[in-house]
Amino acid sequence: MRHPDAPAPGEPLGAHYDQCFGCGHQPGGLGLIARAGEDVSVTAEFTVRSGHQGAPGLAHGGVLAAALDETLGSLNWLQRTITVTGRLETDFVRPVPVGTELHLEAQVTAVHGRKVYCSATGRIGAPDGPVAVRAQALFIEVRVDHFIENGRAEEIDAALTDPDQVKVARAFEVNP
Ligand SMILES: CCCCCCCCCCCC(=O)SCCNC(=O)CCNC(=O)[C@H](O)C(C)(C)COP(=O)(O)OP(=O)(O)OC[C@H]1O[C@@H](n2cnc3c(N)ncnc32)[C@H](O)[C@@H]1OP(=O)(O)O
Repeated sequence: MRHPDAPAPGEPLGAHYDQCFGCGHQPGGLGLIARAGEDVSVTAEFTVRSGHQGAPGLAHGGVLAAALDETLGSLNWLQRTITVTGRLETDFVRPVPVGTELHLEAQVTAVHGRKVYCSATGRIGAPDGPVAVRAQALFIEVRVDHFIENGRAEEIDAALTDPDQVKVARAFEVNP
């Protein structure tokens, strides 16, 4: 369900973690930019670069799956919960050339307790362009302790002392 304090439709969501491969500022990352949509949905874009290749001139399937995963993960901002990917099923419908701007959209389809069912689509070149990839996913709600208990100490310590990161955690979790 859309949280009453969720970002308004069209509002950029920013990075949930500056070093995230998907939405952070990693030199080799996706640099994916997501925005809030209507209800519990998001839109996102990312441009396939040469470092994202699998076959010559084409995006690697794992990179495209990562873009879908990141877009689906952005739904956290609208629910104000922290969820992580439990299951991600991907259809690769057509090849995606380097230089393509991939337009993604994702939405929550059902919630049962901690389980959040969601789906995503990536289209070539425009929001109504040809479908290149699709995903059905199950995300599972976790507490912030999931990261504190499992993450490498140096990154966790840095995140816990970064006021911007603490602010992001609060935007995801009502009672961190
Ligand atoms: C600070 C801001 C940071 C914010 C950070 C946000 C990050 C977003 C980044 C993008 C998304 C990612 O890549 S996240 C990173 C990739 N994902 C991960 O690393 C997750 C690794 N997996 C895990 O840690 C764990 O397996 C969990 C947390 C997913 C689930 O473990 P658990 O908490 O012990 O829960 P568990 O009882 O096993 O499962 C709960 C319910 O879900 C079902 N379930 C669990 N896994 C599956 C599955 N694969 N397929 C079907 N169903 C499943 C169970 O049957 C159960 O159903 P029932 O019996 O209740 O019916």
